[in-house]
Amino acid sequence: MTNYLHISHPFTLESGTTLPDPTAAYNTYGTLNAARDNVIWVCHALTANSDCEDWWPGLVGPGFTIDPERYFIVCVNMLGSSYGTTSPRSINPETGKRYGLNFPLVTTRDHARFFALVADHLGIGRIRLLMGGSMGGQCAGEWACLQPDRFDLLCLLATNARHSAYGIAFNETQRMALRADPTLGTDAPDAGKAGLEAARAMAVVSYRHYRTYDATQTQPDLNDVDDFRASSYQRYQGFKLWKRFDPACYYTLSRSMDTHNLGRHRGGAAVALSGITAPTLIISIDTDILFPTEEQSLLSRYIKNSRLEVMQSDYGHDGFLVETRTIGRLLADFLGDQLHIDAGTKRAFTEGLSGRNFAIPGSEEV
Ligand SMILES: CC(=O)SCCNC(=O)CCNC(=O)[C@H](O)C(C)(C)COP(=O)(O)OP(=O)(O)OC[C@H]1O[C@@H](n2cnc3c(N)ncnc32)[C@H](O)[C@@H]1OP(=O)(O)O
Ligand SMILES: N[C@@H](CCO)C(=O)O
Repeated sequence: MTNYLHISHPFTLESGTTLPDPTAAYNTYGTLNAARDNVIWVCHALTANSDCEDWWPGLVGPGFTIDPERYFIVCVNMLGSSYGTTSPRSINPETGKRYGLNFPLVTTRDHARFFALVADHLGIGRIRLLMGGSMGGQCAGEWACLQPDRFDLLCLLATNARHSAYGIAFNETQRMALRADPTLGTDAPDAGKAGLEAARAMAVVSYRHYRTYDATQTQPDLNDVDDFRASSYQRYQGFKLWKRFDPACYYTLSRSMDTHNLGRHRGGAAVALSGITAPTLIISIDTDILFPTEEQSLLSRYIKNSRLEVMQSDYGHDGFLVETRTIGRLLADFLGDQLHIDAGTKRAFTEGLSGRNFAIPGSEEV
């Protein structure tokens, strides 16, 4: 069940803009133990929400590695998102109208500061494990830089120290699609739908890999010249997001992702990362074109007590959401045996354990 925390004082963003009385939507699973040392904090990625048991099945939930029977699991919906935390959908108290596209720029550092504030309000001090993938990993990295002493362990999946020029280019291209829709930000029925659908379809290409499409969307009939399976997949992925996500929130969060830079005002990424003290498990995906392994290698080079694991997956970037068997096993080892992490050892994990079936439909003819 999603809970709502109303913070009755202003929250000032990195830009200097203030959110007068923000609300945080959050979920918790399990029970805080008497020693208060069993907290696992999960940071969600771009379009997910605080119900991490729902969007990370196979990893979070009873019987899985992130098990509410052992841990007190917390996930907070990020500022600007569609799922209950203060966002473009909220009423701006200064105007009495929805913020919409006027919602202020929120940096990944702001998300981390906001999570810290929520943790304080919930009476959570030390956190046993802070974890997140993609944009969630960016927020987790920020929080680990801001409050290194708060965390026993850190797990960063498919993420980076600074959002890349390539990533920003993908995001700007999506925002161009959103802006090209004249209904964006208006009161028209289905305002922003066409733009959001196009933007999500572009994003999905960056979340998958050539092999993902080849395996799942290759046209079964050799003689077709139109109406391709891959085309309807793109359209459907756009529509699927439209059904659950607000275009102004998507616009806001994509700008937010672009701001990510752990080294900003800290003398660069190397200096920022070297301040992280928690033993850190870094998980990379060998087919991730959006957050390629070089980016996780950099994290691992500068975080002192880190271990890099490179997973094989045909799924691409979104493998961090679906390869839960492999991730669960790596994390179980990490949670149970962190004393054996050798700061000088960077292992490559090369066992192929895709959680998905990539059988190619009708692929006997080529
Ligand atoms: C309220 C909520 O929904 S909470 C938020 C849930 N989402 C999140 O948390 C965000 C994180 N999750 C994700 O990004 C995604 O769910 C992922 C990456 C984990 C998996 O993506 P999916 O879209 O589920 O998987 P995949 O890429 O295999 O596509 C499967 C879907 O495409 C459909 N599909 C597959 N091929 C085609 C095709 N050629 N044409 C049309 N549709 C197709 C399937 O029928 C299926 O539809 P369904 O989702 O309605 O069942
Ligand atoms: N598929 C993810 C984005 C990639 O991090 C999401 O929709 O949140």
